[in-house]
Amino acid sequence: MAEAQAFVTLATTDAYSMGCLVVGKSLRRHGTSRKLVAMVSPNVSRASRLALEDVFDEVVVVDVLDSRDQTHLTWLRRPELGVTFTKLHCWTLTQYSKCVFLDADTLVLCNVDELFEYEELSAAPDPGWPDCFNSGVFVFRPSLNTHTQILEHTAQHGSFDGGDQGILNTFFSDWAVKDIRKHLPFVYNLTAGAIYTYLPAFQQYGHHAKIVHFLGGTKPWHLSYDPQAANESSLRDSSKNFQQFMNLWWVEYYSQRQLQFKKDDKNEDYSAQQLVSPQTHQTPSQSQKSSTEAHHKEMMMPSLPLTLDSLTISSSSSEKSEESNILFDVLSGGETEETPTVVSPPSEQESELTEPETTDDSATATGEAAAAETEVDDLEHRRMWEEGRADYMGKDAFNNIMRKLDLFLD
Ligand SMILES: O=c1ccn([C@@H]2O[C@H](COP(=O)(O)OP(=O)(O)O[C@H]3O[C@H](CO)[C@@H](O)[C@H](O)[C@H]3O)[C@@H](O)[C@H]2O)c(=O)[nH]1
Ligand SMILES: [Mn+2]
Repeated sequence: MAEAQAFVTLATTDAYSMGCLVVGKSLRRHGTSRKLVAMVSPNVSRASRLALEDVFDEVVVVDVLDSRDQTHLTWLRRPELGVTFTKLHCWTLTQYSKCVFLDADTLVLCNVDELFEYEELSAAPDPGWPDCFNSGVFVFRPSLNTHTQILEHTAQHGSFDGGDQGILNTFFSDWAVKDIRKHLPFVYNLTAGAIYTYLPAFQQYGHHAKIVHFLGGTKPWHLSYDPQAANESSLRDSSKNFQQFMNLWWVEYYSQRQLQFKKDDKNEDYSAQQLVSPQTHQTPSQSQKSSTEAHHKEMMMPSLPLTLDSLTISSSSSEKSEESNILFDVLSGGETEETPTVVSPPSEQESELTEPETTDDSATATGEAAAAETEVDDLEHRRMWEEGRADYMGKDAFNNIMRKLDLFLD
C-alpha cells in the first residue's frame, strides 16, 4: 500500500496555473515535508507546465470533466465552475495514501502538514452555508473505488450547485453531524468573504489564519499588486485586510527562492534547506536561470508596478524587529539577479511580461549591505518564519509590511 502523502491542486487554464504556482511556492516556503502534485488539463500551456514543474514534484495531466449543468451554475452565477468536476480526479492519485486538496486560489501562510492527521473527508465549513463544507481545502484518501462511486453518484444525482462542492457535500452527506473531528478549523480555509461578513471575528482570530482562500469570481491574478490600496483611508477595514492578503499573494507569486530549493535539492528536506542563508546558497545554474526566465517571459502576467528585488529592507539596528526581518525574507525572495525588476504594464495586444528594466545600482548596493549586516538575525527569524511562528498576519506585522512598501515606493 502507498505510504506517501501529498498536497494536490488543480488548474485547467493558464490563469489558474498562476494560482497553483502560488499554492506550491507557499507550501515550500513553509517547509512542507509532503509531496506536491499539480493536476492540469491538456490545454494548459507548455510554459505553465514547465513553471509548475519547477515547484511541484508531479504535474499530472487529467481530462477535463465538465458538468454542463447550466441551470445550477446560473443560480450560482458562475458559469465557469462546471469544470471543477475535474477536481474529482484527485481520487485517482493512488500512489499516495492520503492527500490534502487545495484550490488553486488558496495561499498557505504557515506549515500546515498537521492536516495529514485528519481523516477523509475532513474540510472546513462553507461560510455561506456552514452545514456544507467548502471544497477548497479537504483531506482525502485516493481510491479508484471511491472515485468510481463519486462519479456514479454524480451521474445519478448531479450537483446542487453545479460544481464539485455540491457533489462532494451530497456524497459525504453526513459531514455536518457525524464526526466533529472531520471539521477543519476555519483558519485552514479562511475565505475572504468572512472578513466582510464578520469583521470582529476576523480581528479576534484572523492572526491565526493558516490558509487564505480567494473564493468567488475575483481572483488575485485578476487584480494587480497595489500597496497603496491597503492603506487607503477611505477603505473599510475589511477591504484593507482583503487587499493585504491579495498583496501577499503577489509577493509569493514573484518570490524566487523556492524554485532554487526545488531544483537543487529535489526530494530533500526543504525545511532544513531553508535555514541556509541567502549568501551561502549555490548560485543557480545557467539552465535553471534560463528556465525561470523563460517562465517569466512566457507566463501571462498582469502588471506589477513594483520592483520586488529592490525591496531589500534596509534595517537600521533601531528598526530591527521580527517583522522587518520576515519582510526581508518575503520580499527579497532569493537571488536578486534572477527576479524581474521593473515590470511595466502590458500593452493591450501584449499580455506577456515586458523585459525587466535595469535595476538602480545604488539602491541595490545599499540593500545588499543591509542584508549582509542582518544575516545572523535573518537566519533566526527565517527559522521562525519557516516554522510558521512568524505571526505576520498580526496587525503590526502587516502594518509594518505596508509601511515598508510605502517607504520604498515613495
Ligand atoms: O476554470 C477553472 C475553474 C476552476 N478550476 C479549479 O477548480 C477550483 C475551484 O474553482 P474556484 O474558482 O476556486 O471556485 P471558488 O470560487 O472557490 O468556489 C466554490 O465553488 C466551487 C465549485 O463547487 C468549488 O470548487 C470551490 O472549492 C468553492 O470554494 C480552482 O481553485 C481551480 O483549482 C480550474 O482549474 N479552472
Ligand atoms: Mn476556490
